[in-house]
This record gives sequence, structure tokens and C-alpha cells, in this order.
Amino acid sequence: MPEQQHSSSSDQVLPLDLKERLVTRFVQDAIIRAAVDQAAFEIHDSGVFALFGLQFSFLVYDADARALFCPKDGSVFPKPRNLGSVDDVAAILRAFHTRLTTAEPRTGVLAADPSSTPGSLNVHAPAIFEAARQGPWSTAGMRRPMDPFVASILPCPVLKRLEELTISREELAHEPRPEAGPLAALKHVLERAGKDSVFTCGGTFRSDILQLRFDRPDGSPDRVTLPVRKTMQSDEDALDRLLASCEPATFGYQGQDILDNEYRKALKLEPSRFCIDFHPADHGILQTIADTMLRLRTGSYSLSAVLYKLNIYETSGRFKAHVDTPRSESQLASLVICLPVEHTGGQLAVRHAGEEVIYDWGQDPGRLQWAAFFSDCEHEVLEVQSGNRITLIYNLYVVPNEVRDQSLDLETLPVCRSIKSALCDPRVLPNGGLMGFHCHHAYARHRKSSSLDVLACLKGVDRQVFLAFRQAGIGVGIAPVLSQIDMQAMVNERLTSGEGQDYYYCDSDVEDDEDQVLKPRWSEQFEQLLDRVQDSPGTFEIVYKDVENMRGTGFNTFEERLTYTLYTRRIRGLKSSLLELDLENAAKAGEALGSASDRIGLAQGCLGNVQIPSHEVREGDDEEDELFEYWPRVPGIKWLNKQDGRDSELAMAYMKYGNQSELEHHYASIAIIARVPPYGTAQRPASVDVATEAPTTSGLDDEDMHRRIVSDAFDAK
Ligand SMILES: O=C(O)CCC(=O)C(=O)O
Ligand SMILES: [Fe+2]
Repeated sequence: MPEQQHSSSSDQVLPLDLKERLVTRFVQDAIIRAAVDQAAFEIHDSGVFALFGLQFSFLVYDADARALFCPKDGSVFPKPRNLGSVDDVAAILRAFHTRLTTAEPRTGVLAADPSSTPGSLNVHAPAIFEAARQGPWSTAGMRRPMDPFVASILPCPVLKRLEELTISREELAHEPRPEAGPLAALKHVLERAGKDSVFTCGGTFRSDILQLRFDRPDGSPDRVTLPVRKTMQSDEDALDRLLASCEPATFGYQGQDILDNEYRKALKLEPSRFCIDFHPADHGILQTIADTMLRLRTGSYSLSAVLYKLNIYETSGRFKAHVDTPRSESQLASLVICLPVEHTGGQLAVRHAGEEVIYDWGQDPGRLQWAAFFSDCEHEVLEVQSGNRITLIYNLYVVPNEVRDQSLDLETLPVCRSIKSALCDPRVLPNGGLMGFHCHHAYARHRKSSSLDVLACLKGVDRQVFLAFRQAGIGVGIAPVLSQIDMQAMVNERLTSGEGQDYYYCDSDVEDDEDQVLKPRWSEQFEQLLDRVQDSPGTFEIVYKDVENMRGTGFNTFEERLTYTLYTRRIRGLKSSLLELDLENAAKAGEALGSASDRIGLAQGCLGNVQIPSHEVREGDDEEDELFEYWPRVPGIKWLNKQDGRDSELAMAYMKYGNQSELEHHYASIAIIARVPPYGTAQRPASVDVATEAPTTSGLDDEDMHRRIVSDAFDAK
């Protein structure tokens, strides 16, 4: 947004006493937390807030002067550079206050006039305005009543945004101190990129008159013209006949089709029983989705839309929170097109990682309106208040045209720059090793086999991370992981069931083969393991540290934590798949996932059907040896983020509430694993200039290097 709009003549001028109140209160309470690259916010009981902009050369800090992240150069430093004390902050805020003159009427953002702010506090409101505009937002969930005046000048979008971004004093007190060290900046960028990544987008357009043809229950053809002309009784009658031709819509609950009006009150028509003279590709919708949600240009892939259902929600219709059942591994997103039929209510809420976007289509019944979202995102149709909400549902599949994303300018992505600069840092994995990133999205997997083209299907920030490593010439693959909740459940189960269960092999192929099923008794097992581990001190330290690091994660005893570590290492270590990964190109990466799936198995849904490569167990081998081989020698993967956020979503538990009962495909949590060569070797980037050409992969062909990295990774010294 151009800057001159901040001070447009329609802006409201704040009364002085409010300004005083705002600022006095604010300064008194000045615990201002560094935000990332857009704004820092603070809301107080009175609804007072402040915004700080993009151009901070320093960051405001709390009284404890914790480590800060500086968005300008990505550095993280333990103490503020430019600020001495809270008083300094207060002085700057006072200067800001004198210039706090306007409220942008549409967004309600209070703005300082950028031209008159002191250089040290160069508030760049456009970015803030942009963030605030990204609505629509709802005020649901507001924690505190707003000052009435502030409320009157702040429409919902900003309230919601501020509410989301606000960090209360209490929360701040409990926040872990920001991590220092060479990877801190990268971790921060990744965290933010995950939060900022677009998981849904929508739009609206005026369409021609549409003809929706459908089969009546007796099979005879019929049709309705849209938009329904209010004055035409024949249109209304046709709509009634359409309603009468639909069936009640079920939903999938734990593998069964359930009809439950409390959960889903809707009518549906199968695509075999209707057709419409409209296709989303004709209106540029697919292109917009590809541009916005994938940020990749065409050429490397296409999106294809396959009509899935027609849904009708009459008054009081709804569909509570669910995650769409994936129809194939290449299903990337779901598209909802709202047909021009009058209704109110029935908003579509789409959620991911704590963010929510609401589409309210009742306002403009003359237009076609649409929303797309990544299929692993939870969504919900709120209750329809009046009229009929009629939607077409499409599944969006990705169809790769060629393997590489040649058209992507990676240097435009902060994630790519940060990964590159971390790789150039000699302190980061100086001897090489594995670096891991837990994907923000879940991915559809086929239960039995996988032919997934990983790159084509990666979503949002996950895609950026994968590409960034590859662009830097680093071998990178993906691996299935179990969620912490799954692990917790499994660990508890194992610990409480006296008899060990078939926990090493749950693969139905090997289930019946008694010889291949290990049935340890945990305590003895642990003791033996510990003995073994303690014999090799280097290894023990690594493992012990990992186990200890899990304090506070819900695993209370050492034994629980060790069990967890054992599991996760066995899954995440992925010894055999990583050894065989040859991931210079995406096609191979696709294969690698497939083979990883065959050999390692997957954490399936929330119940964690853990499989261990059956071919790895040679008959007659000592079980202890097997165990030892899998576990203690695998040193830790350097994780760039925590595996969090998704556990609380329905994504992993969609098998509880899907839009369909069939479970051929399921969502799996996956991680991106990069094999980082030792610092100083030719295969490791040494300069932060991000190459814009296609990556050189010659380094990765170096067999010796490959072996060395892998053996470094697995044979702890
Ligand atoms: O009709 C809608 O807006 C969404 C329907 C939906 O989520 C589904 O059919 O799975
Ligand atoms: Fe759905």
C-alpha cells in the first residue's frame, strides 16, 4: 500500500487524552517484545496497543534483556546493541507518541506519520497494514474487552491480528529464552516462515448465468439456472427440485460413513448425477491458487481439479471441524466454489497451525466465490442462518510436468538465504551430519505403497526448505516421523503392558512370523541397553543428552524418555533409507520416500503403526545386536524446529473426522532430512551468495563423500 494513504484526509485524528492514556500506559508497561520483520505489538487491559515497524535496526526488549532477533540482518544477539535500558525504550516511545496522529479508517491501525518519525524509529506502516488486511478475521476468542473508543476505531481484522500477535506479560515470563548459537537465526526464520506461509486463499468473480443439470431421483434429467432469479417462480421451483434430488451427506468417522446432523447437516450430489457449465481452470482460479499457495510458476507442474461433490447446506446446515480424507498422494489442496444462491451464515473457517481464516460468502450472492486450502488443514462450515448455501467441491492434484522447479528464484525466499548462511557457518555441524526439519504440513500417503513425487507435493514452507537445501547442493530427503502424542501413547502402552508386544514389527506382512517379532521386557531391555551404551562413552553422551533434553515434554521418567528416544531414533534415524537415499533430484527423492516407506514403514495416523525393515533382520541374529545396531550408534539429527503445532490439529486424527470414511490414503507427518557435508569440503557452500543457477550436483555424486557423511552420521565417534 502506498505510504501517502496513511494520512489520507479521511483518517481519524485521535483525541489527545486517549493518546496520553495509550502512551502513558504503554510506556509504564513497556515490555515490548521483539517481533519478527513486521511489527511488535503489545495490548494492555485497556486495549492499548502499539505497533512497530519493519525497519527496526534494533529490537525492543523486555526488562530482562533477553536475546533478540534482528530482522534486518538476521542476527541474533544476547543483548540489545542500540538500547541501554528500558528508559531508552520509553524515550523512543514518547517520541513515537507525539507523532501518533492518525487511525487508518479501513484497518483501524494507529499510525505514526512515517515522514515525521525519528530515524531510529522508522515506522513502516504499509507492511503492518498489509498484515492487518489479510483478513477476513473474526473477533471470536477475544480475551479482553476493548476500550470502547479503541474498539470503535478498530474493526475486526486488526483486533484479531493483534490478539494473535500479542504476548502477555505472563506468557512472556514463561517463554523459553531464545536460543543462542549459530542456528538460532535460521530456526527463527523457519519458525516465522511456517507461521506466515499461506495455507489458504480465496477470491470472487462475477460469472455468466450457470446451468446446473442434474438427475432427479427417478433418473430423469432436470436443470436449475443460477443465480436464481427471485422474480422467477420457475427458478425457485427448479431449486426445490434440486434439493429433492440430493441425498443426506455423511462423513467419515473412524472408518465408517456416519450420518449425524449434529456433526454434518448437509445434502450432497455425486458428480455422476450432475454437471455444470463451469470449470475453475477457465477462470484462472487454479493459476491463482498455484501462484499464491505454491509460489511457483507454471512450467514445472500443473494443478488439476477433479470435481468431488456438490454440497447443499440448507438453513441450519453445517459441517463441523474436519480434515478432508485424502484421495491420493498427489492431492494437494481442496477447492470450494460457492455458487450464487442467496444465504446468510455458513461461513467457511480454515485453520492451520493456530491461524484461522474465515470466508463469508453470504454477503454477495450474485457472485461466484471460492476458497482453496491445503488438504491437511482443518476446516468447518458454520451454521447457515438462512437460504441455501450450495458449493462445488474439487480435489486439487498436482501433476508435475518436469522434475525441477527451474523457474523459481530461490534467492527471493528468506528461508533459502538463511539455510545457505547457516551452511556457510563453520560452527554449524563442523564435521557434517544430518539436519532435520519437521514439515509444517501433513502429507497424504498410500497405506501400502508410495509413488509420491515429493517435490511436487511439498507445501508452503516445507517446499522452500527442501528446495533451499537442494539449491545449496546438499543431499536432502524426506522421512516419516511419529508425532509426539503418538509416541506418548505408544510408550505408555509399552510401559504398562507387562508382556512386551510386537512393537518392532507391526507390519502385517511379518506379524505372523514369530521369529521376527521381538518381545522384550522393558526393564531388562533398558538395563542391557544402558550397559551397552555406557560401554561406548561418546555414544552414551549423545544419547543421554537427547534423553535429558526431553525433560518437560511429558515423559516423566528416564525410562519413558529413553523409550521415546528409542522409538524416535528408530524411526527418525532411518538408517537404511538414508543410506540408500540418493537425492540429487526430485524423482529420486520420490523413489526414496517410496523405499523408505517399504523398508522403514510409517507412523500411520495417530496410532503409529511402526514398522521396521523386515529385510534388516537376518534370521538367527541376536535380537540384542539388532537393537543395538538400530539405536545407540545413530547420533542425533540436528533439528531445526520442534515437531509441534500439528499434534493439536485434526490433521493426524482426521481418521476420526474426515469428509469420507475411506482410509486408503492417510496423512503422515514427515521430516526433511539434509545430509550436511563437513565444513570446508567442496560440497559445502562457503559463501552466502545464493546461486541463482541450477544447483551443481556434481559434489553429491562423490561416492566417497556420500559414504563419509553417512558413516559420520551413523558411527558416532
Ligand atoms: O461446502 C463447503 O464449504 C465445504 C465442504 C467440505 O468441507 C467437504 O465437503 O469436505
Ligand atoms: Fe471438507
